Amino acid sequence: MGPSAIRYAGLAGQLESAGVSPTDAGDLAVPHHATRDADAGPANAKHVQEVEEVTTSLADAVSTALAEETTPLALGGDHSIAIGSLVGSARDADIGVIWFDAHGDFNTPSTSPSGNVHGMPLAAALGIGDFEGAEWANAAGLEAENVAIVGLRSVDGPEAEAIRDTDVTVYTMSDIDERGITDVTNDALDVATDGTDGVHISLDLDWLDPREAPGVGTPVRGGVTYREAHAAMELVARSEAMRSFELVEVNPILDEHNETATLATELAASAFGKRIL
Ligand SMILES: NC(=[NH2+])NCCC[C@H](N)C(=O)O
Ligand SMILES: [Mn+2]
Ligand SMILES: [Mn+2]
Repeated sequence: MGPSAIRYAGLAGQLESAGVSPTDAGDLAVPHHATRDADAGPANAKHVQEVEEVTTSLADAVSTALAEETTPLALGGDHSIAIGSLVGSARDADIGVIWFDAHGDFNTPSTSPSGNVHGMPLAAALGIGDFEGAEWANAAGLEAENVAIVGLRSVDGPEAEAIRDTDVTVYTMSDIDERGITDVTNDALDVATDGTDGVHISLDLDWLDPREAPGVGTPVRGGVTYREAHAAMELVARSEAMRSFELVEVNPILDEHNETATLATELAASAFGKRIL
């Protein structure tokens, strides 16, 4: 329902106001979860076969869009779709990633407290732990040193250890408090563009404070403000380094008057170059 809510909130019009002529490629087929046991497949990774199917079709769609010299914008859905976005974006290029999120999404089935794959996509794409050699999930050539997480404020114990064991750069909410969103985002862009052909921007709406983005499944207090979020997206646009983009975790059932979906459309416009003047 997330993509419907985001379309209904006026994504196409917002992108047009950013000077983009969007083409809606429609929805990918998602296998119905009720047809299989949620626990089927590898231990502690719910619906992982369905995630694998969606990953493969999304990766193909993303790499096709790039081959046609367009910029793919994927709508979730939960953050597990990032595996497909990353695999597709990395297929014919060396990419960097900026992960705007309250969470690290660096769990693996062995460390996850929930079994929810939306808490695992970054580890999956990097081939960490259980995901080592999981070809369907690994983004070819993606290097941890080109990955930056921005806005982290909720991380599980073993997940924190796994992040520390890699060369991923993390900017927590404390870093944003101390240095400001502009500095932090510019540094994250440096990390993600260093030696790469372009950057995948993954925007989890729970990055924002739940007062501004209530329609998410795993809200965490103390997130970025509306203005900080726009400032970061405007810097992304100005860098001209964005290769692919995604909006995830909008859940209209938990939303208030579709405001989180509306916010998602506005932030997309900023990322695609909309300016105030
Ligand atoms: N994309 C997200 N909202 N991820 C939330 C992850 C929450 C928690 N760390 C877990 O692994 O279950
Ligand atoms: Mn996330
Ligand atoms: Mn999150």
